[in-house]
Amino acid sequence: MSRRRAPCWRQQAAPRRAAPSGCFRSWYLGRTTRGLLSSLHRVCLSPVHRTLPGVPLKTNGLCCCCLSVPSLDASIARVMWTLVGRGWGCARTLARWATGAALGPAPTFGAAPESWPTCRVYSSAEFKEKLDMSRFPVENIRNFSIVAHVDHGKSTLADRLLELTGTIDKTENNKQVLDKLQVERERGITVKAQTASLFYNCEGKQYLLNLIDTPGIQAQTVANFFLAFEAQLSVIPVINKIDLKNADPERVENQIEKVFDIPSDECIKISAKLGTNVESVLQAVIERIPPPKVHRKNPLRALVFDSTFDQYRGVIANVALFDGVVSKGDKIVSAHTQKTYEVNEVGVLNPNEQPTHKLYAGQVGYLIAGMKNVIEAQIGDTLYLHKQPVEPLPGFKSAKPMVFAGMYPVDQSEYNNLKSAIEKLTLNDSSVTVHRDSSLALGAGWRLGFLGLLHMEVFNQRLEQEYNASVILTTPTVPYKAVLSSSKLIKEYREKEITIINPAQFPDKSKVTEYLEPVVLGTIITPDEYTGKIMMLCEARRAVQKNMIFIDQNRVMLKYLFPLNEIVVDFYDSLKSLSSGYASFDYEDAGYQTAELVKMDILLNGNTVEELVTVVHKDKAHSIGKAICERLKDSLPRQLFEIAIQAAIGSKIIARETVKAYRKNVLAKCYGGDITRKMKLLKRQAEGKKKLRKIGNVEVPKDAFIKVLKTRSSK
Ligand SMILES: Nc1nc2c(ncn2[C@@H]2O[C@H](COP(=O)(O)OP(=O)(O)OP(=O)(O)O)[C@@H](O)[C@H]2O)c(=O)[nH]1
Repeated sequence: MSRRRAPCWRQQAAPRRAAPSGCFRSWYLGRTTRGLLSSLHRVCLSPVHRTLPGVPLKTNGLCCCCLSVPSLDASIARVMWTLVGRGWGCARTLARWATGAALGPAPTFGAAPESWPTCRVYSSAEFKEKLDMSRFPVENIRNFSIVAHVDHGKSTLADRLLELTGTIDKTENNKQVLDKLQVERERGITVKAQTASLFYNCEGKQYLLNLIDTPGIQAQTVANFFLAFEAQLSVIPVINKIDLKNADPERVENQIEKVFDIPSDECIKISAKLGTNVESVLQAVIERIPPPKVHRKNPLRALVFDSTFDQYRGVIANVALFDGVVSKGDKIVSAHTQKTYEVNEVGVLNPNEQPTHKLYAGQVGYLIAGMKNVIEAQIGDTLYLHKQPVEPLPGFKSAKPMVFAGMYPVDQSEYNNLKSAIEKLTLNDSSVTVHRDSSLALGAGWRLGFLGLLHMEVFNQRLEQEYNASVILTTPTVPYKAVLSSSKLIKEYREKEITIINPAQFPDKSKVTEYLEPVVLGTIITPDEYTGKIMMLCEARRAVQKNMIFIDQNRVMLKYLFPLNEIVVDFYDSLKSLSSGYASFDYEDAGYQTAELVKMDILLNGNTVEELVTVVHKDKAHSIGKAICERLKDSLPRQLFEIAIQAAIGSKIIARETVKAYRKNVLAKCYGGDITRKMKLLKRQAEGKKKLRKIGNVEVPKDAFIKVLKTRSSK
């Protein structure tokens, strides 16, 4: 029988000592390194630690643990951070104890303990009290979400709310605490909605406030307002950034009254950055939002509204309880798969995972139940107790993808790895749709649907950063439709009207009665001095004006019907630069309209570039084709032979550029006879080639396609 190796941190830990007064329990140290590492996975952005929800990171992306305790043994630091991450003690005490235990009684800390992380210290009594969620009756629970356009300060407001409720300590380091993904921190945008349970004392009552910080990557705030209005949800208008020099909150109040019909005295004016008046937001949440309508005595009904995958603990499902109670050890069933699981852990996100004894109806938290496969935790699924079946909750209306792109592994041997990475990431981001696809040139892959181009870029970046996957992405396209005339095709597709999400499958004009393109109703609010320029921009994008009203003395609201294809790539950027950043843009789905569409191929020395096959409006084919050829010419390195870049519709060439022949002789640099240097240069050149894709005999750098994409809609 093989002997199991003791976990590495145990080998290094000194003989057990009594833990210092009640900050944590020593049985936790009996867990395996694997378990510890799994929690640690979320500790910080250093290559070792990655990110820990809620722990403020220093500017270079390292957590305070890595910065402040350089001399601390890595495995002990792991133990310490697991405990801290779970709210089991304060970093300072734990480190002192852990270091004392492992390295002797006189630890050498790298920085003053005062600069250590902002975790709260819980006494045993406090800790026990925290675990008991029964102290929050339904009438003391409020569920709310922050919805606003990109960069309006949602995450900053969430930081202040976390501070005000004592969820995190107040420090200058608290910047977008709920944005935990690397891509979110790098780009400064929220990509994934995050939940946090806040405990708030008000007039002698203790409230549980469940906050969801939402992404602003979709320009649909106005549409979301009307959805909330129709669903009769309470809306609290908050005007942020009142500290800015040119802020004019009174004018914004009047606009809100005019556009949304909300009385101006209901608006709360705050500065999330400085914390001004933020407490009023909490007050309003308690006063204006009703408690959830739930029943604790009924059998359990829990809605899975989000889930993440942890390599070691399996699926962590975020749940909202509509009925009943759930606790560790319960047997639960998934209404979607009918599989039964035993609950291993329940807890709340505060904002880190914090285990609790139970979760009660009206509460929002997480649940780990041994789900090993990402497919098992469907967002929108209902969980109920074994032998107590319930009517499943209606779940969610799935998000409607606006753009589609093909995704293929750079090397087909990577197919399975990429498949698993996409599955895990889509579990985490259910707004991405996935269909299997294949292409002659690119092999087996998928066609993915995204909410917009930024969403697509972020998904791609997450694949690279979180799963080390390198992919080929094809030109994004919107979902066009075609009404078929050919009875053969109708038989093949089993319907007359088909949706085309892959330009390679665009049916020929001879087989089609008409093509249709998706359209959206766009709302632009702008200072009136930019109106003329904006109207010209809209017309250049084939938009049709529907309405124009003055919402105050110098602000105009324009409504246009846009072909979706014309706004997905860079419309927002153009609008912002035209209006010096003052115009806002928002859109909602408006169905389909007929359009004269053609399929355009891009050829390199006569070979079609699969990534760049695209569907364009007939009137724009020439200008787009020309722009792509020009941009491709700028992005292609010269090669040993001449390269003809052509845009073609069917067999007709509509644009052409030529890249002249050239040889990059890397060895010419080695005028000396040093063979090792020559070998090094050749090796570097070979590595560079891995980033190239071969089309016929032409080598194309992967980033050339990205550069080309950006020209599409601007023409
Ligand atoms: N002056 C000022 N700046 C603010 C205020 N609130 C937020 N900001 C700044 O606005 C920028 C965007 O803030 P975020 O909190 O990331 O905005 P967001 O709405 O969460 O952005 P997305 O997640 O990308 O949708 C940051 O640079 C903040 O520092 C405020 O009250 N005053």
